[in-house]
Amino acid sequence: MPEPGAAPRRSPQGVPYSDLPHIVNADGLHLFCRYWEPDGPPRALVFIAHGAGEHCGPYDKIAQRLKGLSLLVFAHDHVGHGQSEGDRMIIKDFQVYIRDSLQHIDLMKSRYPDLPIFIIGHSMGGAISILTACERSSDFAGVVLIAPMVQMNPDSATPFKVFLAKVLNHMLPSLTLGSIQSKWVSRDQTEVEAYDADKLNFHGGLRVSFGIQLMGAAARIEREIPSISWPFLLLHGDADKLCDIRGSKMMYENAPSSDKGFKIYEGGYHALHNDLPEVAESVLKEVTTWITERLPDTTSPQPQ
Ligand SMILES: O=C(c1ccc2nc(C3CCCCC3)oc2c1)N1CC(N2CCN(c3ncccn3)CC2)C1
Repeated sequence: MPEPGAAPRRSPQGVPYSDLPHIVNADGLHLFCRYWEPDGPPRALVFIAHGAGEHCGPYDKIAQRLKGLSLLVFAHDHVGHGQSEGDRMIIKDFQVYIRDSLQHIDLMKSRYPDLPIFIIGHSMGGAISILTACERSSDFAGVVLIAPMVQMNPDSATPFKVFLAKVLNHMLPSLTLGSIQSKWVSRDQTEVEAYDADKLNFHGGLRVSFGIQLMGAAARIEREIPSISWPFLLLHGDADKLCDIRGSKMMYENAPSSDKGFKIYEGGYHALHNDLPEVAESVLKEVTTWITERLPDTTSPQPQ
């Protein structure tokens, strides 16, 4: 409880957290949460992990579709993102994202102990999803990965650039690398303009220290892949310029899971779920079908 008379903690946008759905993480930071709760009893829990520089709001379309199938969807803005506390796009250790995700997942599992739980992750959120599932390898009924960051793009993260980034991280950790060119992330101009106009997104450059954390996460994932046994579905565009599809191919070929799927979208850009309408709709259908096929009871509503 806050000290008597203390000023209320407010979101970066100035809204008191007492007025917002939130959790408080292990470092005492308030994380803004979203929940999409079905009218009737939920059939499963679905946690959505968003990517770097964005927030969980743009996953409303996916969440609404899943809610319509009686699934309870939940998400939060990661530390330093959106309406959560924390310096923008700065993380002391990538493990904080995984720890906070497990905290939120455990909270929801305590409320719905008998429901299966799925994770959906995009880009860096895909890396968070993979490492979260690896920490609880028997807890998840399935993991859906939309253009996950499995490997840093070998063209942008050459050995020399990785070495340079590590040197710079000691000398100038706040130095910013390039920023994300949203026009290369989606072919849908409406989505690009919405992303660029969304003040909850971080539009600054990506710090060297953050890039080092991303590289560290990618290295952890590469070590974990040979022991991945949980069910997963990979969706990746072969024109993705941010997270190379070769990472997804490597995961699909090397993970020993007996239940794994991989759909390649020819010409697809990075944010497949917000790419051209026909691609976004296909992603919605693939995700909802894959999850409902893995629910214990198939007599309830099926995706259209
Ligand atoms: O999580 C990421 C992400 C992952 C890996 C990255 N590597 C870099 C580079 C950047 C240059 C220096 C070296 C590292 O940036 C990354 C971002 N995300 C989530 C993705 N965003 C992109 C923008 N989005 C968007 N854009 C247009 C239309 C709709 N959404 C939302 C998703 C990117």
